[in-house]
Amino acid sequence: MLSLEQEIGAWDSVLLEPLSEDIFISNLQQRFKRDHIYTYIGNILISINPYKKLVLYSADLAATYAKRGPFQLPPHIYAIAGSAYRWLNDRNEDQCIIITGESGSGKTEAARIILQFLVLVSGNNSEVKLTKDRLVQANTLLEAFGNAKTLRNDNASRFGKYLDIEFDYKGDPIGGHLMNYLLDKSRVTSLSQGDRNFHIFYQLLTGADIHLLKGLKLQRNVEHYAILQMDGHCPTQTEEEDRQLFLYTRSALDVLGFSVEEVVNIFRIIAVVLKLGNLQFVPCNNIDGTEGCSISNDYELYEICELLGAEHRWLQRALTSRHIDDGILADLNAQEASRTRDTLCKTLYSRLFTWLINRINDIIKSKHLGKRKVLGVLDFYGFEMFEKNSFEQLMINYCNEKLQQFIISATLKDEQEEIIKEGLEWTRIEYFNNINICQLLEHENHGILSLLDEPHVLCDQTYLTRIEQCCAGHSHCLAADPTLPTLSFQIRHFAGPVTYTVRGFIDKNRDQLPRELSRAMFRCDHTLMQALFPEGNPKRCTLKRTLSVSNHLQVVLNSLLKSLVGRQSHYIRCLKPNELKQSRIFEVALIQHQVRYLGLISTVQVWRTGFCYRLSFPQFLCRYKLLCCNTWPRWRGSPIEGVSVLLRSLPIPTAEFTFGRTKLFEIVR
Ligand SMILES: Nc1ncnc2c1ncn2[C@@H]1O[C@H](COP(=O)(O)OP(=O)(O)OP(=O)(O)O)[C@@H](O)[C@H]1O
Repeated sequence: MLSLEQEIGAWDSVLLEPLSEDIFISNLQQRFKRDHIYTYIGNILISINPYKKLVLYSADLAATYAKRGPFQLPPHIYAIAGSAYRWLNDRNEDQCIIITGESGSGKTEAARIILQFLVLVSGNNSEVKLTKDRLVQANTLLEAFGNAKTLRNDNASRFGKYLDIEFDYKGDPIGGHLMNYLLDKSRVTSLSQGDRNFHIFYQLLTGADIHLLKGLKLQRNVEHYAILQMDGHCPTQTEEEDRQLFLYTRSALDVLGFSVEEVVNIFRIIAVVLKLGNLQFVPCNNIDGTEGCSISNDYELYEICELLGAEHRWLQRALTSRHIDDGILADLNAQEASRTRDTLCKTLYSRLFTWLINRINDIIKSKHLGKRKVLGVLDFYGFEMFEKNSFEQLMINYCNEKLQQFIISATLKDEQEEIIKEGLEWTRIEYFNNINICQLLEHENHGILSLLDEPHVLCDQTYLTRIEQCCAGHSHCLAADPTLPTLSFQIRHFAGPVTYTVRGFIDKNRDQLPRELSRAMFRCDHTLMQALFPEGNPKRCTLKRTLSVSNHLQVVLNSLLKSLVGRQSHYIRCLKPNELKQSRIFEVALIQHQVRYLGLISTVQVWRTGFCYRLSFPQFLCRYKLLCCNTWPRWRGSPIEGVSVLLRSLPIPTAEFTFGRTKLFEIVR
């Protein structure tokens, strides 16, 4: 693998001559056919999902890549991780690795390999080893609770993840911090064709021993649970796999130090979600002639109450009635009660997930007081475009637009602007900038996301009308158009047009749990409930307004991206070779689509004509002054003169570098 002779095509697309989209793709294809899934564009790594296990990852190889510079060995994800790790240690600068790509393109696997690399190349004393074990096991736990099988990917992450790993001065991991974004909680109660619910449900039902199942009042039969069925059909992975994965999840909980009580409490909530999903409401007439409903399988509710330590009448009332005005209680009809039940299932699950992340953060938090350096890995779920797209897709695609904008700025826009600012000769390279789409979405007054929070926008139809009024003329928005399905608008995203149906947008954005349910949950005798439903505390001041989902997402995402600006970033662009999850098929059209919307050819062009390395004159001098007796130990003139003197004394051809106004640039070839 490390033999250069065996390398196929060009390692680095920057070296392709001549450059065209066809040649770029054919180079990727040639390499992919021989299992060379990694190729560079300068310092950006392209990774194509091989859909099979390759012998590309080992402790020896990690050690080799850790010691050598990125271009001394064939392209590899270890090289990117190694660069980030070296910069972190040698330059004492915080780093981040940003992994992007469509669902199933290999992002989560890439993040896992990076973590594995850092585990392999860092120290091994008992404390460091424990930290590393915990970081790895945190991943296992997140996959169990946050991943699910979808049509595109058997282990799709259904949340966005950013992991900051903290290192001490020796380069050993001392802790970490996880941020999660947008858990796809709608999946808890509604599954698309071919999809499964979150892995943990199946793992628990197939893997738990009989005593645990009995204690949780569950049956070992996935088909018994409504939320695991899609149109009556229950898609199953192999039972053996789920059983095995349950053992890993259990062991991860142990390694992370969850107490026995905590573990039981977690599983109780999972059991409650499964059983709540089975509750059936049947219509009945009240004495006053209004329509109400009752629960036909009340025994399930009794068992749920036992698991939660809840009073039956409280929970039953919370599920079947609603306060409409102070003191007036109205009965819900069967349909409304079913919706309330689903809301409770989703909220319970997503709050449990957030609680888990917070608990993991407590556990992996660094206890060291000294200075620390940070290496972050961002693995966000990819752009989504389905037959039917709803609020969740809009949120996910908004995040993808923002990430694309971040990467464009760093690799195409800022790069070119810096060269021009430095007074170097440059012919502008055109690229598609998605800034207009970001503005269409988040414009303060009439952005598609801002309109969701307008005070008078109280229903989905009004929301659509506002989009039609404010955004219909935008070049990336199609609204009030006869070709669109009812209640729909379209956004032309950087990765393609997506038609969204606004049904349910307003409720999903508000994401409010009926007060009765919060109160009923808060009153439970289950230790976690008060932490999960603090707003149910009758003593709590209710004046504080919570942010809507879209508003909250904008705040946290912008703050994350802002914090990444100050870091040295490394990019991994994951590509999917086919939709069939086949290891041999390289669908040129599919790759071409990804290459185009990611702007990869423009990126190669910028790298080809641009500069691979640069340092400000003072930085260059500081780093290399010891190589020349005229600059060592101190240069007293101007930094630019010092750099000239230093370079003249070294055997470097003058054609290999050029002087900007404030920096020295190394020329690519
Ligand atoms: N480097 C790799 N080597 C072997 N198999 C891989 C590799 N990368 C991905 N795969 C396979 O492809 C599957 C999908 O990859 P992964 O889950 O990482 O995709 P993803 O981009 O994170 O998708 P999503 O956004 O849906 O979570 C993996 O479960 C694994 O089987």
